[in-house]
Amino acid sequence: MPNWKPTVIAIAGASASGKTLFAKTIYRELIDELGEEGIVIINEDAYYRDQSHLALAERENTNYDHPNAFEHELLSQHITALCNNEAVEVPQYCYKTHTRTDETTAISPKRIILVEGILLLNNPDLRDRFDIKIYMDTPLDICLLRRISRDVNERGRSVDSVTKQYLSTVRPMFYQFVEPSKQWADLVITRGGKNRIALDVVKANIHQILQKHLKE
Ligand SMILES: Nc1ncnc2c1ncn2[C@@H]1O[C@H](COP(=O)(O)OP(=O)(O)O)[C@@H](O)[C@H]1O
Ligand SMILES: O=c1ccn([C@@H]2O[C@H](COP(=O)(O)O)[C@@H](O)[C@H]2O)c(=O)[nH]1
Repeated sequence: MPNWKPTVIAIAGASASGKTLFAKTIYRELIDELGEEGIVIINEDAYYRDQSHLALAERENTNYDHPNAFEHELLSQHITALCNNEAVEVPQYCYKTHTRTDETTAISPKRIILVEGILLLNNPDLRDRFDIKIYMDTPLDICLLRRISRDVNERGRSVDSVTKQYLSTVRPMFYQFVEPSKQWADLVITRGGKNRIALDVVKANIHQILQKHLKE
């Protein structure tokens, strides 16, 4: 049993606000120092509910921006298990088929666990699992422009389908669930995933935590 407990850092905010970029930049800049055993990213999207029992046309109508679309109980169980030094099997999700694949990703406990996703701070049980809560406060028009380009290039979508989904669910759910969850954040980050000062503040915090592990 290690003498440290993982530190769990949540990175929340609107779709395409820069959560993934922020998490991946921290990971890339720390991985040489911490090693594979030191840091990992978990994506909330991996915990979208399995929809393999539904026809593709039905899956296309799911509201993916409502909390019920996620199996948050499983994400919460997995974080608890990692904090108890147990390995977990994280589901894999496919945005093109809108369901889980048959594969899972094995994750062992790490000193630093970065969790990123739109609705992490909305759920009180999940909130209790996070040591540091971050909210990416990127203007929604910038998020929309980035989402169109990303979804068309990487998630097999058309501009028309992104537009319809944005107006019917993404935007209303943002105002109902995502933006109000900002109140729970310890750090609110403006200007997205490339905000160098914000990246350095979070990295400095991680270094402080690692120093404590060395002393324990
Ligand atoms: N500051 C930025 N400048 C330019 N492009 C960015 C910036 N932040 C994010 N992007 C791009 O916008 C898209 C969405 O960013 P991403 O980090 O995936 O957002 P999220 O994880 O919040 O959905 C990606 O294609 C990413 O490369
Ligand atoms: O099958 C799906 C699952 C999710 N989405 C959209 O993804 C975003 C959340 O992911 P980000 O990486 O934070 O953008 C969410 O807004 C869903 O609308 C989807 O379109 N299809």
